[in-house]
Amino acid sequence: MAHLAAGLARRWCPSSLQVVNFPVVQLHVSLRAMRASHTEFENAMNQVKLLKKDPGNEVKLKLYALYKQATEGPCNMPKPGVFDLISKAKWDAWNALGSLPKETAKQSYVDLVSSLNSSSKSSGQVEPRADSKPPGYETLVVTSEDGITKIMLNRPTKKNAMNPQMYHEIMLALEAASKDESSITVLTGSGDYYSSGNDLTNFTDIPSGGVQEKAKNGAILLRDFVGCFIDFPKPLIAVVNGPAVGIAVTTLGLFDAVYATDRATFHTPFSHLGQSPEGCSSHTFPRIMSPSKATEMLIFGKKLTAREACAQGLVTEVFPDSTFQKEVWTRLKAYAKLPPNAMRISKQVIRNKEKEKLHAINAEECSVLQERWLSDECMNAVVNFLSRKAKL
Ligand SMILES: CCCCC/C=C/CC(=O)SCCNC(=O)CCNC(=O)[C@H](O)C(C)(C)COP(=O)(O)OP(=O)(O)OC[C@H]1O[C@@H](n2cnc3c(N)ncnc32)[C@H](O)[C@@H]1OP(=O)(O)O
Repeated sequence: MAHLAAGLARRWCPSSLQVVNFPVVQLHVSLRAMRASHTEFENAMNQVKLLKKDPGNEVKLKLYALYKQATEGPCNMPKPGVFDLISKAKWDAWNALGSLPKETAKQSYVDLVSSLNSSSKSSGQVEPRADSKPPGYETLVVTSEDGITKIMLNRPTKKNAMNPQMYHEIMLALEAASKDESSITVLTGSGDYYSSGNDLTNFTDIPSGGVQEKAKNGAILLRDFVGCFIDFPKPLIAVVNGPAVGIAVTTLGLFDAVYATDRATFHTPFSHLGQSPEGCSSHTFPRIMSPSKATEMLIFGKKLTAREACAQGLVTEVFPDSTFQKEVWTRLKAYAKLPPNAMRISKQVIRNKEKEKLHAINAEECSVLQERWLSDECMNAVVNFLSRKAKL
């Protein structure tokens, strides 16, 4: 590998990028805005040349791939031979971005360089005070005991529908769980639902920038939200305590295990809502359950029982509702006693090979949804839902 690293250092970057020295950093590239100006992109390219330390091969490959995607679009090079390791590593990184739009790649590049700059500045950052108060949550109940951090969605009167505050709080809670003393993390719901998915009233508060700005901000939030599940480093378990709808179902494909009560159902009514798949389900569902079964769920909106979802591989195991909580938590407490580093590293071995691809798929799904949210089909479906009780 040493020759690979050296070769990569010599040849990984295109003419406009210079090799510099930085420690390898794990980066979560979250987008603040979908479009970076050409000036921002050029500035970022210049900033790379001024970086003080080598960012490591993984980050350099990511910069290379994003640069090529932003300037040339999808990978257009013939696949190198297996023995040309450097070119193959570069080709793989670029090809993994698929059909990621140039503009998105440009923005991701700018964000990545910005993260490199801020991490190099904050290398001397003071750790938060040990007694600093953990963040308070309004839409969640987060507890940590027996080696398990439990994140419970807590809007039971709204079937745990996810509003913007809940999306942000789940991201905060996952970030905190990734760094706390627990060895596994669990997501579950309070009340009789796991979650009824996206809160459809999210579509009602239109900002001054109009529906286009609303859709753009929603796509950015969704991309960051799903990105947290893709990058989560510890075993992540869903305890599906009741019916699940929409994004609460699609993100299950990014969990490491899914345990459900036999009362649970799994429904993704995207076509009914004029929308399209998210949570990387356009990739994970066909892979988990077969393309035709994925079509029945994601396109035709077929609702699955817990046992059907288990038979199709989306659910790991189903338990009788009467003994569900007792059985599942007994098992999870036993799992949580296993060596945490071995579990975390094993998850990386299993998941890391797909991470870049999943981020590219997430970006593509969000880009399509951003357009879907502006469609009449979606608006009509939301209006129908919100006015359904008025019609009773
Ligand atoms: C940043 C943006 C990211 C966007 C990501 C995109 C994701 C895609 C999706 O998630 S699509 C799925 C969206 N969800 C739905 O379509 C479900 C809508 N809800 C329902 O169909 C029903 O409420 C139900 C089947 C979940 C439950 O029906 P039931 O009759 O048992 O209960 P009520 O309808 O009376 O619900 C109780 C109250 O909860 C409110 N509510 C339930 N779900 C939602 C929701 N998803 N959004 C908003 N509000 C919801 C419901 O309105 C009731 O409120 P009320 O008591 O004030 O009337």
